[in-house]
Amino acid sequence: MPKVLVSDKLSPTAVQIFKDNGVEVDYLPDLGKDKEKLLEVIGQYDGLAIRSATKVTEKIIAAATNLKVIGRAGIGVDNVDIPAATKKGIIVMNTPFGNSITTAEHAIAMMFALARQLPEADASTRASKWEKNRFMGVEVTHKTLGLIGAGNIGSIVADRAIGLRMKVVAFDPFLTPERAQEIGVEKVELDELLARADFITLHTPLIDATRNILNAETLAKTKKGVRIINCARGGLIDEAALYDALKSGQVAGAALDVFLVEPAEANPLFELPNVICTPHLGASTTEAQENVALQVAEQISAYLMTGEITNALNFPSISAEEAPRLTPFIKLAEVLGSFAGQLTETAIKGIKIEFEGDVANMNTRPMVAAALNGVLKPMMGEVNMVSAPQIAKDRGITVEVTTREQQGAYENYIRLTVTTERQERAIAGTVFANGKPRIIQVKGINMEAELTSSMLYVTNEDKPGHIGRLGTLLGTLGINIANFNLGRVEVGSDAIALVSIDGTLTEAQLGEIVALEGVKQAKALHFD
Ligand SMILES: NC(=O)c1ccc[n+]([C@@H]2O[C@H](COP(=O)([O-])OP(=O)(O)OC[C@H]3O[C@@H](n4cnc5c(N)ncnc54)[C@H](O)[C@@H]3O)[C@@H](O)[C@H]2O)c1
Ligand SMILES: O=C(O)[C@H](O)COP(=O)(O)O
Repeated sequence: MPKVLVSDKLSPTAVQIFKDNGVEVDYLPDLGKDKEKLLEVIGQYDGLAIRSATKVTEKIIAAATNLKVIGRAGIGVDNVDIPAATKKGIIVMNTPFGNSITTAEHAIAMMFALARQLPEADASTRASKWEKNRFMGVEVTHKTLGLIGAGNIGSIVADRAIGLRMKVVAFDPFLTPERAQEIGVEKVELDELLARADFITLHTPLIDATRNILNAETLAKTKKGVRIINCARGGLIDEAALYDALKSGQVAGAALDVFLVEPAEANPLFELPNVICTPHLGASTTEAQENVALQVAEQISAYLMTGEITNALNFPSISAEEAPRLTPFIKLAEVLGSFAGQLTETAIKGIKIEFEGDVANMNTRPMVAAALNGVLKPMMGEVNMVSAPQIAKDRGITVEVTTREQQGAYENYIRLTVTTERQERAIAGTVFANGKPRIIQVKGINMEAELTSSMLYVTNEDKPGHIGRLGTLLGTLGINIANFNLGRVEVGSDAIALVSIDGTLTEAQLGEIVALEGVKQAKALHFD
């Protein structure tokens, strides 16, 4: 039974779902904050469910010897070292929509709190000061809201702000004009947003391009008296520059749910009266926490129990419906890759994968990942479907994928070509109705070979007597032939034999085969 650790506070729904799905679960909501303890226990688990408190560092991943999946009950995954997880073949998934409405609502609440200085007015009233003249606010109606990031949350914020009769301008390099129109915002460049916005709200991930997107230089370009809301990530604003801008009045107020260092316990911004703070509460509503807990537990369970992949950030999704249909083709792609990988002895420059017929209309990305895994595994060992595409990229291997309609006799056809410095080797296959992969072409030579776990691949000159000599030698070596497949392009050209054998060949036995008259190459192949 797979075992999952929940190391941050999650709704009890998650624990129940794991149990209902046949997954053993340890719910230790404070463990994520204790790095040493996490390091000690992580090796026991197949799955890890987290929020933002658990930091899944490279060190934790290195210690996670059994870990297959990390599920983030929420959106931001900047607390997970995804490249390290990918290299280790660990799927990282999140729940991209479960808390979007809640977070957008928090941003709107923060905007109103800023516009009317609600926290300060509340504190003053409780202190019996009744400072009616001190708290002069501003209306939001007809004001301009600048959205930095118009994805899931940004577009909900836009919708609510439009409902409040605000004008919304958005800076988001990936926002298409059609989508901007659909969500009712005006797409602008950052400088224009800075110059026009009365309120600015941030809704981007924390990545290199967005780190400190509001800094001394950009803050100086804002309207004097702008109000800033950040319910995304702390690192998006240079906090020292914001402090100065709040002091000088360039920025009239800032409402911050997120901070560079969290938990934020001693931040200089806390001294300023025109700053409103909440402790990373953006996603904290009953509804959002139910949503994300339920989703993450279902997603992790599905992956561990059936291989279904949803909302993975480092692997293409495979739905429950397509999983059974894709599985034999994923297997075929891996086998073709493995075949080519086992025959390849020099550095690979490129891998081409062609999909033809019905298979071309399926979700080809997992098949590509499987093919790359197949090619790379014989050379590297420590590789899997998740890490293979990244490893290929890191090694400068070009990957070309093409799809086309059926052209030959086979309804489904995948051809994989590996180009090395010395040669190009293509292997093609299909899946028959029984779901079993078949090799149908090797180096342009047609055949129809069923794959077995142990095979002998021989290239030879097409001359009489070869089959007899090979059969006799295998018999002498005590190697039983289960299946013998032959092919050649034309009379007298090179021929190949793909022989299924019982047991495995030793190096010495292989040497005797290579030494046979007419043999050009002989290789023992193994398939899982
Ligand atoms: N405070 C909280 O509790 C809380 C809750 C949920 C999400 N979040 C954070 O909110 C952020 C947004 O979440 P989302 O679900 O809307 O994500 P999303 O992926 O749907 O949207 C992000 C948007 O940012 C845009 N973007 C990327 N690079 C950009 C750049 N350089 N400049 C401007 N825009 C850029 C993307 O095109 C995308 O449209 C994430 O950082 C997430 O972690 C915080
Ligand atoms: O990215 C998110 O989903 C939010 O930052 C929520 O974080 P939390 O789950 O720690 O509240």
